[in-house]
Amino acid sequence: MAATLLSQLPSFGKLSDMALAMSDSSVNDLFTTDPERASRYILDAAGITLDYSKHLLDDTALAALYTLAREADLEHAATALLDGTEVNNTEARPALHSLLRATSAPGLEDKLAQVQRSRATMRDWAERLNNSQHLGFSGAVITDVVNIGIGGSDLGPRLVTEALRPFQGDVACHYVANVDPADLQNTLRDLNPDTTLFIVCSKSFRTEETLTNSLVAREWMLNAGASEADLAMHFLAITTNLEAATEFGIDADNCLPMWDWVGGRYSVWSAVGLSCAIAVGWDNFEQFLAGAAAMDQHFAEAPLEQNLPVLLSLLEVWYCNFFGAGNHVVLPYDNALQRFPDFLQQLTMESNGKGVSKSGQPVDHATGPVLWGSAGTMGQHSFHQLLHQGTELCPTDFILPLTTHTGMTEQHRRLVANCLAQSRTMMVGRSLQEAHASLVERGVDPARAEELAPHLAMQGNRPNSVITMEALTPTTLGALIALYEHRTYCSGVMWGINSFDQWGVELGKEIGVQILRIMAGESTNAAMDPATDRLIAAWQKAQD
Ligand SMILES: O=P(O)(O)OC[C@H]1O[C@](O)(CO)[C@@H](O)[C@@H]1O
Repeated sequence: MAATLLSQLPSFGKLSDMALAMSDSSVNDLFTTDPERASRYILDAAGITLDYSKHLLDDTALAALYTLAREADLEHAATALLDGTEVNNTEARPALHSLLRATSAPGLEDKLAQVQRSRATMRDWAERLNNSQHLGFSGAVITDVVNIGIGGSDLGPRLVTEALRPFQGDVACHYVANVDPADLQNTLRDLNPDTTLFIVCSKSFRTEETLTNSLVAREWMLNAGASEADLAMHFLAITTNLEAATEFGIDADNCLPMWDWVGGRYSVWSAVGLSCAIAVGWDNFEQFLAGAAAMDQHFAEAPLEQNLPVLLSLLEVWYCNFFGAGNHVVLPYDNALQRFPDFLQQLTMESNGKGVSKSGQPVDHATGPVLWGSAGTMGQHSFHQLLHQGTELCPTDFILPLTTHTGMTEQHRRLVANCLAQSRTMMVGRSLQEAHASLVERGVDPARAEELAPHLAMQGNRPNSVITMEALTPTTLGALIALYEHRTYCSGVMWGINSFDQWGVELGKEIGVQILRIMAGESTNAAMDPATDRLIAAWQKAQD
């Protein structure tokens, strides 16, 4: 049966009218008419605070958005996700990433027991490595770990390792993802085979990039004098596909499990996170899980109007579906979070980049916007020009830990000031009159000031959230990632799509295999399309 599309929900039309009316209003005026707005438009959960006061929203529009959410049955979404309902209908699976950070799970005891066994093995590896108890083939202590994986088998652990560098122990963790040989080569250049351990991280154990890089890593180890038997000391696998991992040559005892009921992009909490658990130590990894579990509890228990992931999702729907915003920008004002936009790109766009509803019907409304961003203040000297004066509406999330681990509080104050300045500037803008007056004040001739003023004027009203936390710690990082996971799922529910499959990535992989066979001279069916054939010929010519 065809599901009801977002655009068919009773409140959709009313919200379209409201958005039209709101787009003529000014957020500045909303603050004037409601002096309490700055303290009322705040929501906290699990150590994360969202200030949504600078959005093009008033109480009436918000109430209508919550009504729309109820019409889309968002109220029951958290329970369905957390209790193991088959929310991933095309693959007939639940999406139980929350179980990976749970301490109890009524009705899911068997799965939780598997998770707990895996956690114990992870802990064992993390502690042995951090206590210098794991030796390589030459008897030297392992000092470096290389995670070979891509997508969800790379982005999460890489983000956590980088974000929690101040918590890092003695073992250095490195990440190789790209099939470009330069990625592996650059990483191995500085490493010693005697002291390096590889984690081959692949849910499917079929991913071209990961298998190709792992084979080269294996050769690197053998060329350094390790025997086939020695490889057991240097290779671990994280996978659902034990058979393929052992066939590849990884000892069955060195394989940690993954499960088909956890999506790759939601898997950092599982053994996929082993590299970051090693990097930051087991206790910190447990804190990371606890932070996410606190967000899960909030998501499950808070009423819709107090629910942080729900609100973030409704803001996304508001701009995407009622203002036509095709972009969403994430600006972490903390260098440690510079990978966060990359991580969120897979989380949100692989989850919600869909054009059909859960029942296979084409949707007649926008789904997931393009997400991008970078760590502040770099973007200010690059793309912020477009955010301030361009023609695209780019709702923005500023993410701001309020303290620094560097000990350099005065310099950090500058970073914070920049973040607050960007957020405020997006909201207030500068009128034509203000632009003119500021030019004249600077000594510009009034007639010339008249000509220049339109170039300096800024509309303002650029919606943005400011998400703060007291400090970026394992706990707050866990909560922050879980917040965006649940936001992504809630938006998927609102759009009536399945956030947990990714069929769109498969065809490109298949065609890649066909082209590789042609390039290797192995295919009898050599023709693609004229443009691709020409490019293959150009590649061939460059090899001669
Ligand atoms: O962990 P695997 O199976 O190697 O997959 C890596 C990534 O590839 C994808 O399947 C997309 O190609 C992602 O969903 C996944 O995170």
